[in-house]
Amino acid sequence: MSSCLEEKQSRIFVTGPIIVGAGPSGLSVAACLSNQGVPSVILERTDCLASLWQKRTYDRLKLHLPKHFCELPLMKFPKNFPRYPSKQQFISYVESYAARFNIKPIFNQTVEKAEFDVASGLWTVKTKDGVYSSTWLVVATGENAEPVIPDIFGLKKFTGPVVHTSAYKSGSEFANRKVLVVGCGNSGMEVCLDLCRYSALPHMVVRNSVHVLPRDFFGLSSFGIAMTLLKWFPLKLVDNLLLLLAYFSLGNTDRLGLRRPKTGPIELKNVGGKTPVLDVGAISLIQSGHIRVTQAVKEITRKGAKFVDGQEMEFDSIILATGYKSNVPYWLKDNSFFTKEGMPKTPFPNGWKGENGLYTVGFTRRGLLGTAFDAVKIAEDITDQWMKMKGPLGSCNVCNSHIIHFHFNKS
Ligand SMILES: Cc1cc2nc3c(=O)[nH]c(=O)nc-3n(C[C@H](O)[C@H](O)[C@H](O)COP(=O)(O)OP(=O)(O)OC[C@H]3O[C@@H](n4cnc5c(N)ncnc54)[C@H](O)[C@@H]3O)c2cc1C
Ligand SMILES: NC(=O)C1=CN([C@@H]2O[C@H](COP(=O)(O)OP(=O)(O)OC[C@H]3O[C@@H](n4cnc5c(N)ncnc54)[C@H](OP(=O)(O)O)[C@@H]3O)[C@@H](O)[C@H]2O)C=CC1
Ligand SMILES: O=C(O)C(=O)Cc1c[nH]c2ccccc12
Repeated sequence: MSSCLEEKQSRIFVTGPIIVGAGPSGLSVAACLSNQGVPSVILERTDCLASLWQKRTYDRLKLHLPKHFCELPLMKFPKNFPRYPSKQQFISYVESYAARFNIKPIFNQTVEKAEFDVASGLWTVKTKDGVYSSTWLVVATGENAEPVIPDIFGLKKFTGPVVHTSAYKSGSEFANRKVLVVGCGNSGMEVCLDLCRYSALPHMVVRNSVHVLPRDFFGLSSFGIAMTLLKWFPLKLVDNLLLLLAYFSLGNTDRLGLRRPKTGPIELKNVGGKTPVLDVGAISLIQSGHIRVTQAVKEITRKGAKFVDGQEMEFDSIILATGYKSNVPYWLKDNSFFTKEGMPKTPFPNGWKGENGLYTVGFTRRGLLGTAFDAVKIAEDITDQWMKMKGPLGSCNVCNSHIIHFHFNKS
């Protein structure tokens, strides 16, 4: 006989917005709302804040934009942090951020389904433990919610280990191993660099064109230089200046097998979302032959890979540095605001607001800078509605009466 508790399904009415995801984006919205006295509830699938950073990134990761471009709204990084904080420093910043704004997500709550109910005008959000309802739903599950595992012919036949970069911590297990790294974005490049530090032999697959820029140029960050120039000059000119700067710093990267796209680096990031590689040392290891660049893979074999140029090589392991995707289509039902890939259809800077109280934060393809932009807009918009609904007494700074539980027996 099942217990009384098991038969009960919890229905929870949230007077403020429901935010899905306790990464930097979800926390930023909650902080901006809290600052205006508006309560919110965050539902997070894992057991920690910023789970991408805590559980799915490698040990040597550092921010690759200077810290002031990665700040969340309302709180600066500590002064003693370096220009490029380490992953651990970023996590400690996020934890202090949540503590400062008294944000306490509900953990281990994967949102399985969310839909808008026209009759009640409410969003219903289902997790394994209950059904939450609210006037507002903020999607903050991120552009990097799930790893992309490509369907490469023969991959299942490979007898050695195959890992995605989201599960890679360090090269310590790969010493003297021949490793095929599929993908040449920032993850592919940095994993190859890390593998070299542990005396492994990385071969990096480059199937397409890629922009590589030096992270720094004469003590200034390339990204910072680009942002400053963009205040005065058109995008195409700034992109050309960046390419000139890359040529001075890294030489002709085409010769290394890294062909450049026809569109410039910032334009390509803005229109297609493809992030340029910000080099932190991989290029010099390619130049010295420590990292080998290969053509596209035709097929994976039991012991290695065949390439499109006809070469065949043996490998001990394969690392898939093939990127990430959104998971919104799996759980947000009947929604025309998102593409089938789970990205807002409306481009930046207007993709933060949908219909019927739907919001998205962190889907701008502009990193944490985009997150901060969205979060401020969303909080302003919801606060306006909150004030109108509640009147001048609506705001309460210490408000924990914003969740109303109902229990009913499953019929
Ligand atoms: C390796 C790496 C390095 C990066 N470095 C930088 C950088 O230096 N600078 C920069 O600006 N950007 C960087 N980025 C971009 C990155 O997207 C942001 O740093 C940031 O993590 C985005 O925050 P987010 O909250 O939007 O998404 P995430 O950090 O991915 O957080 C989303 C949260 O939602 C939760 N979630 C997902 N699905 C569900 C569900 N169904 N139910 C409940 N919870 C769910 C996840 O568990 C996660 O905690 C990097 C990305 C990667 C992968
Ligand atoms: N230090 C930092 O701050 C770091 C930041 N990041 C960020 O994290 C995000 C994700 O980066 P990343 O993980 O590198 O993902 P990306 O999406 O940037 O890159 C994925 C790479 O995998 C390649 N690829 C995908 N499928 C295949 C396939 N079937 N065969 C061969 N190649 C394939 C892509 O090639 P193609 O272009 O041809 O599709 C591309 O080179 C980015 O925004 C990045 O900037 C990542 C690491 C470090
Ligand atoms: O690291 C990332 O994923 C980012 O999205 C940060 C970022 C935002 N805009 C850029 C332009 C060039 C290089 C990195 C970024």
